[in-house]
Amino acid sequence: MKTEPLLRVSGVYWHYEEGAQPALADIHLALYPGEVVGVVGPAAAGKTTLLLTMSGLIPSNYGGHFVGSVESNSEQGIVFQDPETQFIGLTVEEELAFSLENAGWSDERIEQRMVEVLDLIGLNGFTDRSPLELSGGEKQRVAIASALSHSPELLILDEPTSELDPVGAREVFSLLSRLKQEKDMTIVVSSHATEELAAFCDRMILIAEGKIILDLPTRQFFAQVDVLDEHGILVPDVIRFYHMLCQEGVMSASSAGVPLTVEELALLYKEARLVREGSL
Ligand SMILES: Nc1ncnc2c1ncn2[C@@H]1O[C@H](COP(=O)(O)OP(=O)(O)OP(=O)(O)O)[C@@H](O)[C@H]1O
Repeated sequence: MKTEPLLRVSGVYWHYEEGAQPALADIHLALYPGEVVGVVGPAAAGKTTLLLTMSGLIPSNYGGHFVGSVESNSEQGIVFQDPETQFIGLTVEEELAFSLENAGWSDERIEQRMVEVLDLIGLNGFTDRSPLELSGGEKQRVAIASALSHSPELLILDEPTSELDPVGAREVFSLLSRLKQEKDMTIVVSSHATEELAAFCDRMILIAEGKIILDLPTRQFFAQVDVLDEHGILVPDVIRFYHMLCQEGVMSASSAGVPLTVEELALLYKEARLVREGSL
């Protein structure tokens, strides 16, 4: 693939001090610039632990036994599941300015960066609002803005939509899509929202019992329905429906792989109909 990795995790094994068993074992992966990677897994699989390891917070901020190495060539921003635990400022402005002030930025530079970031996340005019009084989706967007204030190359998000209703979740994924398209950011996101991940990610990782089970380009990943079922991962309806249509002989398996969105399935279906009618 492209150039040097932004991050390389090699042979990582991690056992929390208080843990009954290792939370991560034999983890090897590399992240390349511009990749958008989804992480899924059953409860207690090690998703949060993997993201904490990528961000360098494990082992430095936790007690436990660590083996292996994490080499990072990038500035990182991290967003946790519950944005309220991250908020420090009384207003959105204070929230965004806080870390930049600490880093010694001038008022003028902070002002300029704040305008850029608020524009990027679509929250212009929110500077004087309390972050705690925003909707769930808006809170998560402020947390993402905070993480973006230092212009990180790598954005790591741990279940950013798990506390949100479908509208809030869509807001967050559409913001992430903009960051992917307009800023070519490298993004790692853990989530149970497999339908959104299928439409958004270039690559998917399945982790279970602290081990990487699958690490594949998204289309190949979601073709592994049996493995995903075995680990209780929700396979998007569009993919199940596609398999049913193939099994029923309504269409044959596409050489392009499984469709990841309703629009892709509709196109495949239209093609199959034209073939049946002899027009293709
Ligand atoms: N601070 C900690 N101390 C001891 N054990 C921990 C700690 N944090 C997590 N664990 C254990 O490590 C394992 C992996 O936890 P982790 O939170 O990474 O899983 P997860 O896949 O993110 O889970 P979930 O989807 O339920 O949030 C679990 O067995 C968990 O109980």
